[in-house]
Amino acid sequence: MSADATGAPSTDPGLRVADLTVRIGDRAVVDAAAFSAPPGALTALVGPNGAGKSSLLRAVAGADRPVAGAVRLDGADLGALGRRERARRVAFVEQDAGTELPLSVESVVGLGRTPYGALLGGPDRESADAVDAAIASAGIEHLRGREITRLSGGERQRVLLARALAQHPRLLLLDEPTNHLDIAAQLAALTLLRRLTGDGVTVLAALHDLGLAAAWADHVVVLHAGRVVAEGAPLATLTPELLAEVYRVRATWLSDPVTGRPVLAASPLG
Ligand SMILES: Nc1ncnc2c1ncn2[C@@H]1O[C@H](COP(=O)(O)OP(=O)(O)OP(=O)(O)O)[C@@H](O)[C@H]1O
Repeated sequence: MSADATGAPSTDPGLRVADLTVRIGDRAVVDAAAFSAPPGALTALVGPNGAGKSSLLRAVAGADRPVAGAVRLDGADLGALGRRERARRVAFVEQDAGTELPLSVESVVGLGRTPYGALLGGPDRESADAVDAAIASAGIEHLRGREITRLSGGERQRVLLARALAQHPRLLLLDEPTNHLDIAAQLAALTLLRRLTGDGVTVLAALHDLGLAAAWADHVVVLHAGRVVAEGAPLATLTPELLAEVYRVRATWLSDPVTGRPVLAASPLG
């Protein structure tokens, strides 16, 4: 549990992760990670393949149990909450999360209402509205009646995002949300995430594309070999020196001539 100088529990808003350690076998794949994701902001979690991003997200989501550390959301210790209470606050869209069940898209999105008891008493008006709104936000009305197992990777990704939206989380965790998406769908997904942050949702997304991270995120956290090595404003954090050290690339930030957003040019180092 994090505490202030007086020893009182922290009530800081947003996500606060302290000394989080995840072990697989005898290896710490996440090693005493400490960082924050500001409230109502988009935080990009970046780092090379195998850095531990998925492992860290799974631990924050409560899908895996860390061996040490604390995860607080808006001052509440997520580890101390029951499953349902946690699921009302935190939604997680895993990378390539498949489903073997031949459910309709609408039913899959409806699963996002499970923490509100929607399955027990049948769908109530509020849940039905939440499902409709999530389907509209994710732009998947045309898929509504389709079976999830028969969708393409990108279509499925958008359905799983809609399921998370239907959950009405305060914290949205996403593992590579732009994976499988074409360029227009990537931009639509990022625009949607920005809209959610505007509504006060705290978003933490693992992203491989550093250009997208710099252009769209408010905050970045850099993970390298299980350790958080930097965090802060994107361009101030993702410096050419840091990218050389972490990714072994020679990197230069350019400016998009149309949007003014940062664009990364990179080549192998040495
Ligand atoms: N089930 C597992 N058994 C053994 N090792 C694992 C397992 N899952 C992950 N690892 C190891 O843990 C480390 C971190 O993996 P993780 O998937 O968290 O990294 P990542 O940063 O998300 O990688 P990527 O960018 O490639 O998706 C890697 O070295 C990986 O090989």
